[in-house]
Amino acid sequence: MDPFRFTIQARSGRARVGLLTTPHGRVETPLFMPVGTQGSVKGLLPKDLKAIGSQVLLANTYHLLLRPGPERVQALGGLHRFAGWDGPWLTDSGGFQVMSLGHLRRIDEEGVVFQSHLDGSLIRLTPERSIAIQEALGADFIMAFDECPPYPSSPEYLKASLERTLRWLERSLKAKTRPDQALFGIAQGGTDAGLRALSTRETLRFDLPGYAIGGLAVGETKEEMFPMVALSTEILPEAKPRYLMGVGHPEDLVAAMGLGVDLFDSVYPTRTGRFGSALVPEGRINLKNAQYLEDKRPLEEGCDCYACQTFSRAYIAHLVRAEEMLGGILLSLHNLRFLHRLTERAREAIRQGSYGAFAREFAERRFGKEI
Ligand SMILES: CNc1nc2c(CCNCc3ccccc3)c3nc(N)[nH]c(=O)c3cc2[nH]1
Repeated sequence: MDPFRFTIQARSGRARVGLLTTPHGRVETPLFMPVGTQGSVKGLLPKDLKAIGSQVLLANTYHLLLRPGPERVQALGGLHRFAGWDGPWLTDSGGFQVMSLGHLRRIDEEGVVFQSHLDGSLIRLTPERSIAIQEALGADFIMAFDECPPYPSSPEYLKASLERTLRWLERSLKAKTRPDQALFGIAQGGTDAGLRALSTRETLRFDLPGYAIGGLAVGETKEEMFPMVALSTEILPEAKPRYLMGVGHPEDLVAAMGLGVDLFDSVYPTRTGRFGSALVPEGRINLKNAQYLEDKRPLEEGCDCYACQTFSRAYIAHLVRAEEMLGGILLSLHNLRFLHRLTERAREAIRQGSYGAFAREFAERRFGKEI
């Protein structure tokens, strides 16, 4: 039986609820995946991630290659045992981090050469090596080695890059040996509709268990990004999961779920939490702001997370000002719970056939009035 079955349970417009089976349990989509770059979601215990509804965690080939090294993780039982998370893991293929960490030295047909951000040593990543690393790490979902072109890029560069990414996809697939891992292809093409369609169609020529929409959320405007998401989900097959990479603002999740996206990841909720901000239905509140020092209310009325059930905004504002670790920990916990509750409510609305009303209510609270 297929270890990665995906079945659609309900639809509402283009939004859908899916059930995704993995060797480490079944998960319900749409879902948000917390990012654990170095094998840990910063400041949060796996048991607390489970308690707030996290289903799939993300780790990164680039970072784990540099430290502690894939051989060590494999010798210690693979990511699930090593990092104490027995639910599904997804690893990104490392290309994006090389571009975004700005240590890229060269990119050619073979792969990329970059400088380690830890000790400056030169490291080569190729499709074959990326797959070998992801196999050693042992994630359930692994990503093809791709190039995420910088924004903006010329149509000429976008075209040459997406064609190379397709050749790298073929090499990634050929290098794969483990049947218990699902390889996702990543479509590129930037914000050029013709190239986006071309890349998505060519990626589909490979029969894969899921497809990622790459090359977006790299600085383009929402007005440029969302037509590409809509175009992608029109082309991508209904029966396979769609993963929009790097998208994590609440309003963007609501819009993209409405366009039929199933999987999301972003450092936003945990990073903005560490920087002192809480996600709330109206948007975001920054607890560094003095107005919260006497505010007895929870971060968000009605939130069931430990931070909202136990502490006031005043206390968390104090922790943030005092630079106490607990401040960032509580805000990260709340922000992830906020996104998991958002996707839980979205799945419920889809089951009720009322996703449109859900999205409108969300937008009314988010954009209807100032905080
Ligand atoms: C933020 N915007 C954005 N992120 C993108 C990513 C990374 C997704 N996040 C994975 C991650 C895993 C662990 C730790 C940190 C991040 C991409 N990854 C690949 N492979 N290809 C993309 O086109 C691509 C495009 C993106 N845009």
